[in-house]
Amino acid sequence: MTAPTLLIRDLRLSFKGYSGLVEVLHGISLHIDKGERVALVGESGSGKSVTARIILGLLQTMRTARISGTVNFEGRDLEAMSRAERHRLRGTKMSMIFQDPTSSLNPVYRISEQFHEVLKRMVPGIGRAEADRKAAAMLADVSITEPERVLASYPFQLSGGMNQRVMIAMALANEPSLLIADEPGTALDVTVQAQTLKLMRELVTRHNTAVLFISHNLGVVREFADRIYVIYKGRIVEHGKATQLFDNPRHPYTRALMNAIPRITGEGIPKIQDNSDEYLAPLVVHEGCGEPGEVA
Ligand SMILES: Nc1ncnc2c1ncn2[C@@H]1O[C@H](COP(=O)(O)OP(=O)(O)OP(=O)(O)O)[C@@H](O)[C@H]1O
Repeated sequence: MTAPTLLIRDLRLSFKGYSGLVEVLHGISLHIDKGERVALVGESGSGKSVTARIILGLLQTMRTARISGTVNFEGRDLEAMSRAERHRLRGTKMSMIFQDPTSSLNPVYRISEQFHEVLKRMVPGIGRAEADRKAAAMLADVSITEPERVLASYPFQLSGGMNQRVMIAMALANEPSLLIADEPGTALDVTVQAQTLKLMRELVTRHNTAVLFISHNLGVVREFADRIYVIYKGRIVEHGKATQLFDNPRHPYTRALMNAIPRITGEGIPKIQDNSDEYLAPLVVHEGCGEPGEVA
């Protein structure tokens, strides 16, 4: 049996502050199989980004962070890797797309220079001409019709939607086995966001890339994810296939999130009432999915 692309077991995180330790993750478990699209959905502050930063090996070096539990990437324990090894994984076998493409790209470098930096991580000696050829092919892959013009541009010369396509092309340039997408496109208007997600779905399917898709909006992940983990205050509260979760949301917090999916009514986004007693109800696992982190 091949190891899952990502396997997290009992991940706990606290931050050391003036008034002692503040617990942020209370034993998160999840797994993502090769080529699978998995969403982690919860409100702001629930622990989605810190989970992503631990997977990327970015929190391990923070002095105030206390981390326990295991994170295995393609069968290897991240903890057993050196800092240099974890650094090498980022941008090669693991990559990330952020919410706001314009601020994630470096404003003072042309797109071609930024591509060159990314491609050098996989092929250290790659020259500019070869990198430009590869980058142009990647840009064509994300339906950019004038790759040469885009390569010669600075991010501020491109639209938000175009920058997002560039980010996706860059994130997939080294054929990573895991892509972490943190609310991609939230900073864009809804039509561009929908187009971006459709494009991303097509690409990861074609490249068989596993995805951890992070969002606060269940509506956005509906079309994208195969499986969903719902997270509330650092705990997974429901785990199921996307269809199961949408057809039959069983945890009170998932139902509250469902009711908060923005609708075009002109009334804005409904607020989730803070109802911790109810929302801390036991974990719900849908049929055939296993406990979070349990590989079938
Ligand atoms: N460096 C840090 N020091 C102390 N607390 C932190 C730090 N980073 C995050 N936290 C806390 O950890 C909790 C989880 O934060 P996290 O950023 O993962 O939330 P999130 O679910 O990604 O929310 P958002 O959707 O707003 O990004 C929050 O309470 C946050 O304040």
